[in-house]
Amino acid sequence: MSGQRVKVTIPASTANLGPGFDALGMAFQLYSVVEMEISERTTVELVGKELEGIPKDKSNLLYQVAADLFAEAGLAVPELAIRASSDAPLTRGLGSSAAAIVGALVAANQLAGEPFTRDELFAKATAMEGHPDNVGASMFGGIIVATMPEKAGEPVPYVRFSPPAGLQTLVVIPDFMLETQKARNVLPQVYSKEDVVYNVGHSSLLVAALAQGRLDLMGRAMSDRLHQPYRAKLVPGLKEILDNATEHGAVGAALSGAGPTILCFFSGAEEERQLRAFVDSVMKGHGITYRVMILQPDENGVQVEIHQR
Ligand SMILES: Nc1ncnc2c1ncn2[C@@H]1O[C@H](COP(=O)(O)OP(=O)(O)O)[C@@H](O)[C@H]1O
Ligand SMILES: N[C@@H](CCOP(=O)(O)O)C(=O)O
Repeated sequence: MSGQRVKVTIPASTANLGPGFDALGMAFQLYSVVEMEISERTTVELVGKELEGIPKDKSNLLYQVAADLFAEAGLAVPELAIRASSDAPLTRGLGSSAAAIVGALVAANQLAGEPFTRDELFAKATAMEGHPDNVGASMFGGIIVATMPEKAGEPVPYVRFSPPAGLQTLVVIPDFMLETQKARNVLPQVYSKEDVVYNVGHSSLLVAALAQGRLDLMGRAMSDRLHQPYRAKLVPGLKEILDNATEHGAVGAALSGAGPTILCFFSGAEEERQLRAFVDSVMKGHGITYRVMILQPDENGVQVEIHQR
């Protein structure tokens, strides 16, 4: 262990991209920051509006994840001074919990003398989050295709590739929170063979279309039967946007993660104008206030700065 202050910058992410439930993720140029150093007593400083209400004691997720890493490395768990901020909103489907887990793991690993590789940290993050999509995107940037390992503790199989050039995302963030767990609880335990086959085909087509820059196929490929139809009742406006976005400038649309944020992929200024007007009419029709961000993909994943004291 060393006298270092570590500053980690983590991209937000979107999971699923429609049919790739728990398997596909993409990182965005929208960041949270975790700073960490070993200290005489544990302090958690949370900066900014997005982190209001998050615990500032040892129950904080960042501290818990960091403490877990030291323990798993066979080291005494130190007291930690932690400072965090986030430009990404929490509990909206932009992977804030995944970003926090990745940030805390990478920072603690650095302070612990790097006992774990990046792939081992990815496996730990996946076990903590329960699915590899958001954590993979936050860790490695770009687009991630990944599955859960067959057995706990095994490496997470994944492929990372760059998003198609010129792909832009209109991100519609409603002014209400939706906990991921709540949005997972509305999903069925069992699916029909037709629905499973439908998603295997669409998810496979989507990955191939993204890898080859075939934006023309995305509207068809992003269709999903495993989670969006069930989550639509929790997200006013989702069904209208998914059904009609491609007629209003989008190349494809999806619920971001577990929601309530909705994504519309597009390219071009006229398409952006059309989409903004369409989304506004849908959301106003449901009486939902929201904000819009235009986000570019992040290609770098988590970034570490080390300051020697
Ligand atoms: N920087 C952070 N520090 C501590 N906890 C965080 C931080 N960021 C996110 N979290 C935790 O993650 C929760 C949100 O996770 P979740 O419901 O999965 O939504 P999402 O990941 O879509 O933002 C927050 O309520 C909070 O408990
Ligand atoms: N695959 C997960 C992704 C959850 O993402 P989040 O950003 O909403 O936490 C799911 O769809 O439940």
